Amino acid sequence: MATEAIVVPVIDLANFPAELEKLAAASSGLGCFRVINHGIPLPLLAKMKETTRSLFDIPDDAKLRNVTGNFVDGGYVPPNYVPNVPFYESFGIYNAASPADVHSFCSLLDASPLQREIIVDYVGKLHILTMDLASKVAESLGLIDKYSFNGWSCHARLNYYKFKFQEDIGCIGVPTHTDSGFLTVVQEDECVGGLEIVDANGNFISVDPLPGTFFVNIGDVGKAWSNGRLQNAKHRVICKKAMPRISIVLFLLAPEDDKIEPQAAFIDIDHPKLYESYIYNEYRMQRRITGLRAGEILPVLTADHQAKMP
Ligand SMILES: O=C(O)CCC(=O)C(=O)O
Ligand SMILES: [Fe+2]
Repeated sequence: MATEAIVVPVIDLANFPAELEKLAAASSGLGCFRVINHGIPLPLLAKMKETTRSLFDIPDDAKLRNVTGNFVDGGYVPPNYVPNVPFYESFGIYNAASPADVHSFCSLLDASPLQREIIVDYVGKLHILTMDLASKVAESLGLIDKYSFNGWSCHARLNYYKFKFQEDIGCIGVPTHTDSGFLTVVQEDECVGGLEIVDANGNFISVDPLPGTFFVNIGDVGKAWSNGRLQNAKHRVICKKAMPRISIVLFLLAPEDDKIEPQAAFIDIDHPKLYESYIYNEYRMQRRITGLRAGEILPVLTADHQAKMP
């Protein structure tokens, strides 16, 4: 299927508060943007990519040691975990906000001292960046008091797409989905594109990588928390080149108590409450059980229910 390419809005993190309006437009429109001047040293991005690549060289039984937390998908995802998707393989760091968890990930995979240093440094810096991006998104929507994302859970994924042959081109790497959390920060493969987002007309648009930047997209929690102001971007990955693709992803998920509810600041007479409160982990389970992973089962309130709201 032919897809058009799009230039994703670029947000300059060195130019705040001037960029707030542009950030609001991107997060509420397409539901995604890129960041430049993010402060993460470029050599660290390259080292983390190389480290990720080398982690996938360990034997398959060693990969299975990456099981963390009580979350079913907190750890290693083998090829074909998603039926008919043989290319995607992924490591997970269950609690990327916790240096102890990041260290335990490294220990379980027998990471070398250098690999450990790179992973700990990268995840720590990305976590700070992710929290800052979430605050800026909240601020861009006009929250007068700075909303605090302290204590929100954060999950990291190191993804490897084993694209190899000419016939792989056009095949699905990750099927169409939304991310279930608040927002997602992606270091894309700077050499191999393949990320596609769905626009307002339902068309897939390809996102070309821009080296040295991070791609950010809003997830389902962002949509519900903002009472529909933020747009959860549907996306997928397809094979564009007959060579492996690596991406490194940080997901900011949910508050400490796991309870998601539209913020009072976004509810008024012109903007009735659209979503019921829900428990993130339960929602996540429902996505898995039903296979509906593109925001279809966000607990939308009926018009009748809304009419009864204060
Ligand atoms: O690999 C990518 O660029 C995106 C992966 C993705 O969509 C995800 O892990 O949720
Ligand atoms: Fe995703």
